[in-house]
Amino acid sequence: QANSANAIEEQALQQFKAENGINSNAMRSWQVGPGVNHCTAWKGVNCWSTGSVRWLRLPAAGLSGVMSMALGGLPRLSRLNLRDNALTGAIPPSLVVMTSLKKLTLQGNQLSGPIPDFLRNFTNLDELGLANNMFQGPFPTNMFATMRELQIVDMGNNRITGQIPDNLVDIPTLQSLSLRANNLSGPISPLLASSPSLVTVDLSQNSLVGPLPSVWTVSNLTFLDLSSNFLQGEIPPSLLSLGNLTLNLAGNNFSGKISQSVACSFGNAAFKNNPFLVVDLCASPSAAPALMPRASDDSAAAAPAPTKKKSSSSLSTLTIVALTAGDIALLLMSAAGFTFFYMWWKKRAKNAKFDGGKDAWSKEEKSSSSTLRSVYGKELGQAADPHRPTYLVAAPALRPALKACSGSMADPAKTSTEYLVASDPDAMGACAEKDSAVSCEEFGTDLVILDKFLVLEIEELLRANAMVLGAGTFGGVYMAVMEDGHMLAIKRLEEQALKNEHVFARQIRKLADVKHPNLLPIRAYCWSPTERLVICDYMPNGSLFSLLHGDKEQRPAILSWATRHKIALETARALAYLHDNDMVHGNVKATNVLLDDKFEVRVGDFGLESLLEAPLQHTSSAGYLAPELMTSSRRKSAKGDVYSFGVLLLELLTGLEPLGKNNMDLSTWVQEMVKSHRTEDVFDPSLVSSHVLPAQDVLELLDLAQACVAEQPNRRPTIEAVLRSLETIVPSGGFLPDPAVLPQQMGHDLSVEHGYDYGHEYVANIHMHTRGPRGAVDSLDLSPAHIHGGYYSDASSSSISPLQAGFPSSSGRAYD
Ligand SMILES: Nc1ncnc2c1ncn2[C@@H]1O[C@H](COP(=O)(O)OP(=O)(O)OP(=O)(O)O)[C@@H](O)[C@H]1O
Repeated sequence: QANSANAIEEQALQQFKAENGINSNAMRSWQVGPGVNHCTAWKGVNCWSTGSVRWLRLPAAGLSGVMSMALGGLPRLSRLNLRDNALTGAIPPSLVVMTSLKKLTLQGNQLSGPIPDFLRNFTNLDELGLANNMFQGPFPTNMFATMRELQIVDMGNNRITGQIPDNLVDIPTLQSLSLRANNLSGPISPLLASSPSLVTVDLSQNSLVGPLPSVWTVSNLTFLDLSSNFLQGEIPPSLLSLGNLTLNLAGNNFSGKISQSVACSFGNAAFKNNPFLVVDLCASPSAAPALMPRASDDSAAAAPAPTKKKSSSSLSTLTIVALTAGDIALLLMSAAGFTFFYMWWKKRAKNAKFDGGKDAWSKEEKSSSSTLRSVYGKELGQAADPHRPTYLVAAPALRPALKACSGSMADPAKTSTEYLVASDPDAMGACAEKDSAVSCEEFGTDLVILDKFLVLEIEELLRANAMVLGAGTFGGVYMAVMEDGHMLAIKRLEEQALKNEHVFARQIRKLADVKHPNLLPIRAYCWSPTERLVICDYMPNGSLFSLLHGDKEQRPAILSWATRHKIALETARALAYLHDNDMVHGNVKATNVLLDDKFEVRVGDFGLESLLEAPLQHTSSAGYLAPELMTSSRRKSAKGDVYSFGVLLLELLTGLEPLGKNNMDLSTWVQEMVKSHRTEDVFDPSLVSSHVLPAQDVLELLDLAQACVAEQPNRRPTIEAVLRSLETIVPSGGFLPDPAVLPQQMGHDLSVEHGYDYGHEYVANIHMHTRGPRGAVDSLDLSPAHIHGGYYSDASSSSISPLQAGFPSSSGRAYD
């Protein structure tokens, strides 16, 4: 019986192909013949252990024509994803039988007609994606009353009319709601303002009216876009006091006053184009997390009036449905920033070739440009040395890994659930108890999205261009460029990764829940019996390691003293957050300090050890490892992190790698230099020209670094204390003119009160306190005396700030 049911399903699929897949390259694998099993051989098809079709996923697969009624022949379907195709017509009524459906994603087609009434039968649905089509008319009455498990509703950019139903906004699991760019009217329900689950809400570009609900208690809301409506009245203080909210109320008829502090915290643009609203504009709006327009939209924030503008295109295949300020900024990487990155990237890639990349580059790669291009299937050499700057190398291993993860490469004789039985009978037992299809779906091999704002299918990853970034303790890392240009980093965990999917899922979800602006979030993962992949955003400015030790020519321009201080500060913030939450990083090092498009730090690789079968002896790399961890069996500790962080500080100050020639470690070398009064010689030569000496703040940082690398763990400060110190160190120009050269540069109108003997004669009323034989300046006061030569115009200055304002220029007019 099962066989004949499955044969019927196969016929339904063939019919679907005949009607919608004529132009689809993706469906070329849908061949019929003896021994060909549609469950394992047909792209986008995945079956239950019974042989019934479980998933049909063909996003951006070139489908066209009126959406086929034959799909109704797949009654056990759990996931139907046909987004970003060119399907027309209505959603076929035959789909009514798909009561096991959990995800229905049809965004980005040309589907039309009313939203079908039968959708209410899909009581297990957690994701409904109908955006960017031409659906029209109101929501069917009580449609959402039965869909109580919905988490994501994305129905933007249609022609839906009527009011937003209360039984949609009060779904207890609803996290992301987008109904933007429709013709919705009526007020915003108070239920929306009190939802405990909602994280992102986009109701922009509708015709919503009335005042906002007066009390806002949406504790998890991070994104609210109500721009370009006809909302009026005062903006409730409880809304404006929500922390962490990216807000857009532009293009409405709000009235009342917005204080400067509110304008600064949400950004002036959030309140634009409200003719009756008095906004005390923020003077430095750049500091405010103003909501920015999405890539494919007309800017609601910038819209001159609340006119309805439909976006002509949707975000392409990889769509971030709701965006944090950082995500948006990533999408909208400024042209200047991008150009800079591109030039730097090219330079970095070029440099990599000369700097030891010989083995990592194939002949073909060497002769080609460094343009990103698809290199799947070509064996183009091996992964780059992780301790070298990033190489652009082909990623031959990624595609099979992804395929294994998508289930289609799995042993056709076994379904993923059978693998699970073998690897984790308990988990399977729990699954079986709850019955069947839907509750067991989680255990299949597939990409699991952990970030609610990411919509990504494994097929898109399979199509992506990819490069090897390197290989570390846990396995290889690849960069994949999606069709819309978004870049992801995919870490392929090696064999020692957890064999039990259940445990793996639990651990990785824990890691994904650790969120801090300076930690690199895990966005998705993929587990299969043979592959475990961890997916994060690719950080376009690479790692601190490649910045510091890569292109030396670029280093001074990119890594100014102030930037180094900022990197140290942000890294300490990330570590302090981990320690505060009883976590230890265990692998603090420059390759794990990544920089996003705004040069903000995202520390990666935290907690990955918890995804391994057995703890590694130690993960920290040579040079960064605290002495007590080299010998003891203790794997990692907070004090060990502080030690590694101290090494990182030294690396920032000196520009040197943690392990030098003859295996001398950096901390020992610095200690020796300081002891032998050669402190000023430890600093990165690209910061220190021959005419400057380190300023007070630089020396303070050196002291701090040395405290962190104390031999005895109990003599090291806590990371919290390190952070406090870093916060009090205000980065100056970093380095002061060397008094030894002042006479030549500044004339003879200077004298030094405290004796320096450099063999030069000069005069200046400058108080200098010195360290070391060459007199690294510890503190420096200008007396009221004049200092000429164009350096100072303020004779009464008694502050050192003019000297700290920068390096002397060659023209001798650095300060005035
Ligand atoms: N999200 C990312 N964006 C950009 N580059 C990345 C990203 N993740 C890792 N990399 C780079 O890829 C390379 C390999 O990273 P990986 O974390 O595997 O190794 P590692 O940091 O050298 O060593 P370890 O595994 O011990 O941390 C490194 O150069 C790292 O900086």
